[in-house]
Amino acid sequence: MSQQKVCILGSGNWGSAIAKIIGTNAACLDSLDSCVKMWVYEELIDGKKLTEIINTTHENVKYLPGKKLPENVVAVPDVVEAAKDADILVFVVPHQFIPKLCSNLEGLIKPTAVGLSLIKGFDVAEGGGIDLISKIINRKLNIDVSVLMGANLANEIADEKFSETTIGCRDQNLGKILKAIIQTDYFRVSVVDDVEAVEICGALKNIVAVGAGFVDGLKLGDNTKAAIIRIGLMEMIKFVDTFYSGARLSTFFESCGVADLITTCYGGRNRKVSEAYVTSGKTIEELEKELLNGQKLQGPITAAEVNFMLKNKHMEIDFPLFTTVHQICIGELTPKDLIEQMKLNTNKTNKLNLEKCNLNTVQGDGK
Ligand SMILES: NC(=O)C1=CN([C@@H]2O[C@H](COP(=O)(O)OP(=O)(O)OC[C@H]3O[C@@H](n4cnc5c(N)ncnc54)[C@H](O)[C@@H]3O)[C@@H](O)[C@H]2O)C=CC1
Ligand SMILES: O=C(CO)COP(=O)(O)O
Repeated sequence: MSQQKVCILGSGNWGSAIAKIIGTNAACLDSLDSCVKMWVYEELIDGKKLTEIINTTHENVKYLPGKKLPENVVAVPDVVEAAKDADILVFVVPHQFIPKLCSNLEGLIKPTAVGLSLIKGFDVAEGGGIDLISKIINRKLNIDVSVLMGANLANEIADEKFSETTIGCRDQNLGKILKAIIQTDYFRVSVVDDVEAVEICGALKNIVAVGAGFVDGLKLGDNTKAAIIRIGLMEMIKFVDTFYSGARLSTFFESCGVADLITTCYGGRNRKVSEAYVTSGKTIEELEKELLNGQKLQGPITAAEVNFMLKNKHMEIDFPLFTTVHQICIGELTPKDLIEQMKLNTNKTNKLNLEKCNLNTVQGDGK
């Protein structure tokens, strides 16, 4: 059997950390071509092209400084050149860039390729709803798309600290192949077939993390933050139950669910910028530029995308945390209003009765 080629589309903080893992695995696995191409959105660093820096120093000095990438990871500035021969395409760009990326690749990849999306976010859809990123890729490129989401702060994984992740994949054989590409002794993969719920968890937790950051900025303490995390988890479950029937409750207890929610609310960029929003008086856009050095914030845009749908469906009131976070991000409410809104709506959030959810409570086989 010929060796499969993997291409990584994206080279930010997480893109570079996953390139370190995939490159290391590709160098050892007989089933994979050892050369892993990584598409890099080209930019100049001190007058030098980032692709050239990566290919000579084997370090993404801007987005994952201080961590060496394996030498078989090759940075490529042309997206078609990077992707055209690949059998497995790993999508890992900030979610706002996915429509353009897919347009650039339309009709130019192998028809037999499969996708794995690590992207957390949605897009707004015609007709007033939202689109899953995996669905956008699937529609535009006509390939099957699995997802990978989890409690995965990129810097910690690049440091090889023990972490877990969840792959959502409908095909058991493909699930085994994807797991082999991603898993290491310190990065443990669980595969479930509840693909939509895995992806939605990854997107929604970023909204909750913005709320957690506001709580930190207001110095309200750990009990309040735990309350926001709990309410956030309930709204995540309710969202999946309401709009994506057939999902499993057990998925929320995988790494993509409660674990990612916790790590992002304590250690993520969304939390950090939202805390600074409260304490600095600067805008979120200013703080993203000032604090993240080119990395991109996903939470406020995701809150806007979710709000677009909830407003159209006259359901903003049913998701008070998601709605309030969005209203704070766009300046309609202040961070202090977060707690007032939660007090007004505690009945609503307490009313979410898991026994009455349509979610399937049967455990997946979790291979
Ligand atoms: N960083 C992390 O710890 C984790 C991130 N994720 C998710 O992975 C996805 C990618 O995140 P990161 O790799 O961290 O990216 P990042 O937040 O580091 O974003 C910077 C990347 O965006 C690229 N970029 C800038 N402008 C662009 C444009 N116009 N078109 C295309 N690319 C452009 C930059 O070249 C750079 O590669 C996001 O959806 C994020 O939520 C998921 C788990 C962990
Ligand atoms: O998704 C993440 C961790 O799993 C990273 O979250 P942030 O984008 O808030 O840093």
